[in-house]
Amino acid sequence: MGVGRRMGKKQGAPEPLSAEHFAKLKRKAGIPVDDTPADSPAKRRRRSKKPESEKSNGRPVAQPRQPKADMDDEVAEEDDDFSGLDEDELDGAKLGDDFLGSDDDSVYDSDQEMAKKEKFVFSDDENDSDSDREEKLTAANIVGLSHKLDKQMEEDDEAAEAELRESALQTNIDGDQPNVLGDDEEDDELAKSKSLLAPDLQLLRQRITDTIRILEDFVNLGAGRSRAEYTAQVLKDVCAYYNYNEFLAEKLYNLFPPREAFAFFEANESPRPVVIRTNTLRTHRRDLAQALINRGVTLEPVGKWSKVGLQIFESTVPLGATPEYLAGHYILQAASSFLPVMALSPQPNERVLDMAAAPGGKTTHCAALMKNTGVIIANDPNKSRAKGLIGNVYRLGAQNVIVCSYDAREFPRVMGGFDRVLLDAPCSGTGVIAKDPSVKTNKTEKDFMVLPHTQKQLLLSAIDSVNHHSSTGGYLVYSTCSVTVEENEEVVAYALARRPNVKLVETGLPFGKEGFTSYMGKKFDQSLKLTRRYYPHTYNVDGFFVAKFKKIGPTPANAVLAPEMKKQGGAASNKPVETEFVDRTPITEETDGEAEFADFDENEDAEYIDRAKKNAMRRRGLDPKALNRKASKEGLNGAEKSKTEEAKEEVKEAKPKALAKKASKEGLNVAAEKPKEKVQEAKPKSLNKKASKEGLNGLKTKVKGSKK
Ligand SMILES: C[S@@+](CC[C@H](N)C(=O)[O-])C[C@H]1O[C@@H](n2cnc3c(N)ncnc32)[C@H](O)[C@@H]1O
Repeated sequence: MGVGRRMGKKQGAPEPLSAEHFAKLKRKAGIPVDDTPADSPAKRRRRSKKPESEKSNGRPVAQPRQPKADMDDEVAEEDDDFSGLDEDELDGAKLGDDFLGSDDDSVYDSDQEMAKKEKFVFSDDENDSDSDREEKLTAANIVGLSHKLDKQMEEDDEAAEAELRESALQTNIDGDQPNVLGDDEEDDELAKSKSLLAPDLQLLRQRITDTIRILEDFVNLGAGRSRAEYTAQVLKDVCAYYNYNEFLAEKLYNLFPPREAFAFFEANESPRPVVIRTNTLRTHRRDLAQALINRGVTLEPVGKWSKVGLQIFESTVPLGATPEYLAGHYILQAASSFLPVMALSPQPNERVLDMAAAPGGKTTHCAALMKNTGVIIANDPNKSRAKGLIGNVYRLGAQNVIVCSYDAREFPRVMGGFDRVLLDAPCSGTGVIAKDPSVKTNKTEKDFMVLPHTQKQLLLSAIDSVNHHSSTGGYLVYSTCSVTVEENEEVVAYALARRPNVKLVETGLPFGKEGFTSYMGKKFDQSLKLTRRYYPHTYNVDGFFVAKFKKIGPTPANAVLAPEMKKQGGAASNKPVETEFVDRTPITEETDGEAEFADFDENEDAEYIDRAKKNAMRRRGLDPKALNRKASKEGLNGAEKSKTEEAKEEVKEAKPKALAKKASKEGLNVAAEKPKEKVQEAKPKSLNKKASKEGLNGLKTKVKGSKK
């Protein structure tokens, strides 16, 4: 299987692998090396061009996909984390961990220096002392890598020839005045008949590059035409050449300067590297690498920025069906999916909510970072995707995960008070066009209105689900695999405006471009610079966006609208709006022993229950104080007051049909209406029982970890 051919370029900040690098490896292994300078700038330039053989009539063609079994998970997602986040790995980071030292300045010429380098192989998760094993590992992998180098050189030669052919076709060489808009006097009929002909893609591509050159040096090359004319021309050509609809082509083009936009469109034509995340709940990366190398897989650590990722160059076996895969030692996951979890940095023993979790790449990554302690509520409303989530949770041995299936806009009414919340939001997928080219044609203006609306609602719910009192956390990460501003900066800016009790903080990610603070005349808060953008053409990863928030105070009551109020237009309605702050943080007291869960201390909890009920009333637009007044007028004592409120709640809950109607009008999950504060109030184990009774899928995996 040839997964490797397109995988030469490493992901993230580290430099691409070079032929020089492989030559060093060959020398190290005692394999003869052709002494031709390995990676001259000219060669590198050629390599960046696609070989002619990859094109059909000049149009870029999709590269061979990995086998079906692999794809199931890859579509699945991504997640992983900087092992930098757990303590062991932080230690490891001091050593550097790239297998075979892929950084460009590595020197392999002398044995002495090689010995130094070898020490660092997979040193992140293993003892450094085992250098013999590393030696073997290196030698085994080298065969595959040198094979890859030979192939790459062949491709280079092909590319060089293709480049020569292409340059022979070029007419507008530097210095010439490109004529891309045609003649003013061109006969209308002629223009029409031309437009009916199948486009010559080679010429189309040439015209795109020419137009970009003009736009970059408009003063000198504009030839008296307007910028708008050239922009319209290049967009038309991009649509024809890459097959985008006009709306999306323009939206994506506007994100970048013209030349960078071209690089982005180009990068979307080739798949990103195949990457697997080591499941540290079951194995170590070095052991996994050794096992896969023994099966004929050529691989390398994904980059210094991750301690758990392995980039696959070639494999003779389907990666989605190896014994290691089936035993849950790894998950196929795009490298960019590691980033949100790295930013979230969940800690052992925390309470974490993954709001849109299926198929679980990020959930299981969180579980690994938390070393299977604490609890992760992994939610996804899509039942069939949730099944995939359960499968991955089970396969990877994540034992601290409870799976549930709500529309996440129901949170925190379902459950709140989390130390950390991850919202990996449903999005348009403009960052993963290489994986799903249908995005090019099936996304319309409507999508970019509906999706951001949902994302904004989800983000507010996510914020309200965080416990700002958390002693270890109080963080929320919002991410999408889209690059549009509507789904990213605009959503974040909306949340900052609606929730003054959150602020953006550093993501802690080792690479990524700053988020926009202005775009097409719109200005965003300067703190948006703290968000991070990822593009296929800059880091060879899927397009991604990551924002990290810290919750610094309780959510203002007037910011949380009861469904009734939402329907009536929210704060704009005539209903009185409360101004006091509501601490919606439910009880998060941890208890260690089983017995304590069983002993439910009524008195201790009465106060909290009462508070939760009052908050519930506020969320429904009712004033709990009015009830207090009424109760005291009637001479009721506190306990009776509670009963009064409880009775009212019960009356409400006794109207399932009315509720169901209301919920479906609001697009809510009917089942989600039920548990509400009761689940919120429950302690972890009773919560588990209750949740499963009420339709939550309480999953405690039983597989014993096979960690060595
Ligand atoms: C990008 S995917 C999540 C990938 C996942 N985080 C992972 O790493 O494996 C987005 C998910 O959002 C879910 N989703 C869509 N609408 C939702 C909603 N209203 N509430 C919660 N999740 C939703 C989709 O079913 C989909 O599984």
